[in-house]
Amino acid sequence: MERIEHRACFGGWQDVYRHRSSVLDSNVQFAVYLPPQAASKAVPVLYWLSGLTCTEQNFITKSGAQRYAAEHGVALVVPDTSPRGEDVADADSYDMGKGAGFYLNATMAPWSRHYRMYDYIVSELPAWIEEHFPVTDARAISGHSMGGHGALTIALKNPGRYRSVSAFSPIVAPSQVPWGEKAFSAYLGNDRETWKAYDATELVKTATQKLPLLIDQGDADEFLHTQLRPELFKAAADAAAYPITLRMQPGYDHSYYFVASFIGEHMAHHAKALLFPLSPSGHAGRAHGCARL
Ligand SMILES: N[C@@H](CCC(=O)N[C@@H](CS)C(=O)NCC(=O)O)C(=O)O
Repeated sequence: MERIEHRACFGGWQDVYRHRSSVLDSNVQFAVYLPPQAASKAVPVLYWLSGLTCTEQNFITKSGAQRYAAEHGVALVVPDTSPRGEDVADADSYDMGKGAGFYLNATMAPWSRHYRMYDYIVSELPAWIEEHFPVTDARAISGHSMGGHGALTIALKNPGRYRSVSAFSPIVAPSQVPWGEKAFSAYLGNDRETWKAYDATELVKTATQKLPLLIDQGDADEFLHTQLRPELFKAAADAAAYPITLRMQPGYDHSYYFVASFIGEHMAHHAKALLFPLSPSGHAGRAHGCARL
C-alpha cells in the first residue's frame, strides 16, 4: 500500500492511498480521514460511496465532512466508484464502466473480470482498513446517487455489519429507471430476476434488521423524477414496516452543494449509532446523555 496524499485537516489527517485489490484485480485508490481522536484510540468508521463519474476525490474535497468527523471522532473511508487501469473494460458513456461500478458483482463479459465492487466494499476494503488503521469494527455506510444505491443495498443485504445507513439523492429502484436498466443489463444480463439482489426497493421487502435509515432528497434535483424516485422505496419500506426517514429538501439540486448542506446531520445520525448503539433494552445511548447528539 502506498500513501499518495497526506494533509492535516481539522486536527486529523486526510490521506489517500493506492493498493492492490485482489477482488477487483486492479490497483485502486481510497481516501481515509482519521480524526484527532484516532491518535490515541481506535475509532468507528463511516464508509462513503460516491456517485457516477466520481473518484475518491469528490467527497473529500467538496462535502466538508471532515469537520463533523473530527467533532464526533469517526473515521471516513471513501473508495473509488469502479476498478481502474488500462486493462479494465470501459464504455463511452459516463453511466457505464469506469466511474460507474454500481456496487455490484458483474456476471457478464467483459465486465465480470474486474467489476466486483460489491465484494470490495463489503469484504476486502473493510478487512484492509481494520488491519491497517486505528479503527474498530463499528461501521456505518452512506453515499450519494449511485453511491446511495450502494449504501442502501449493501446495508440491507448484510445484517449485523453496519450500525446505521443514510443516503443523499439515492437511486432506490434501479430496476425501474434508465440508469439502472442500462447498467444492470450490461453487468448482470437480461434476466431481471437477478437484478432484485441489487435493488433497494426489492431488498427492503425482506430485510431482517431494521437499521436507523435516513434519506435526504432535493426537490429541485434534475434526476428526481426520472432516475431517483424515492417514493418507490418509501412505499416498499412502509409496506414492510421498515421505519425510514425520507426528507424532501426544498430548492436543492443533485450536486455536492446539497451534500455539503446536510452532511453534518448525516454525520450526527451515524455518530449516534456508532458511539451509542442501542442497548438490549432498546434505549439508544440514554445512559451516556450526550447532549450534542
Ligand atoms: N450530468 C452529470 C451526471 C453525473 C453526476 O451528476 N454525477 C454526480 C453523482 S450521480 C456527481 O457526484 N458528480 C461529481 C461531482 O459533482 O463532483 C455528468 O455528466 O457529470
